[in-house]
Amino acid sequence: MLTGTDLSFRWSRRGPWILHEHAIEVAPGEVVGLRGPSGSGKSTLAAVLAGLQRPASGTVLVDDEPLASFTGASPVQVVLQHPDRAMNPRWTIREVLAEALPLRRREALVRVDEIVAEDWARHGLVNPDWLGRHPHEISGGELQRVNLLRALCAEPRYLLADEISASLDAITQTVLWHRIEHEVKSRRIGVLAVSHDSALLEQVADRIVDFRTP
Ligand SMILES: Nc1ncnc2c1ncn2[C@@H]1O[C@H](COP(=O)(O)OP(=O)(O)OP(=O)(O)O)[C@@H](O)[C@H]1O
Repeated sequence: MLTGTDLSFRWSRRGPWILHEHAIEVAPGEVVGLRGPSGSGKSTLAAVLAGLQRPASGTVLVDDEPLASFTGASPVQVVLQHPDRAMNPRWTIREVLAEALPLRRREALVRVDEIVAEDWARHGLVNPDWLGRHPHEISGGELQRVNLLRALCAEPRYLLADEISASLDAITQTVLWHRIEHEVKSRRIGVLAVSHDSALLEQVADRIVDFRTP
């Protein structure tokens, strides 16, 4: 179980509290929808749960262990709304993906092509032609899918998907969520799907939590 308890957070010492004693749980093999208005603090909660931001108080446990106690790739991977901010602009897409795999660099570079060819290209989610390009040489929606693949390459126990399909057309959105559902069923990863799109969350989530503003 991914468990956030009594989480309080503000971006600056005098700023407003974005999280105040917030709690959230995501079980393995479960998709939880996190819904709330724009600017309410959903992405902030995801960033705290992923360990990207430290809460002023509260704890994040991953299967009963403190998140901070994990070494190597984090068991909680987050796919951000603005994927361009999360990638080294000098790396090719192949290098970005290879870096996430728990393999040596040379093997990882080969494995990336296999994963894309065997699976992601077949579903039309990632095109092998993108692998030699840099992040700014593919579209925002394409980058979003690359970023999802990168997060899954790290073999997370929990995936925090922050508005990951907002920039995609309806068909690609459906294919992408089928892909996530496959990961949930086959690897029992737990997913927190963050969105203000209630209709989408009702389709993809097992249960929906409304973000509570402090
Ligand atoms: N890096 C930052 N520094 C200061 N304030 C921030 C930062 N990031 C977000 N905020 C503020 O924190 C609040 C919550 O933002 P957050 O991005 O968590 O909302 P959200 O619910 O995810 O919104 P959206 O649905 O529009 O993405 C907002 O008022 C936002 O302006």
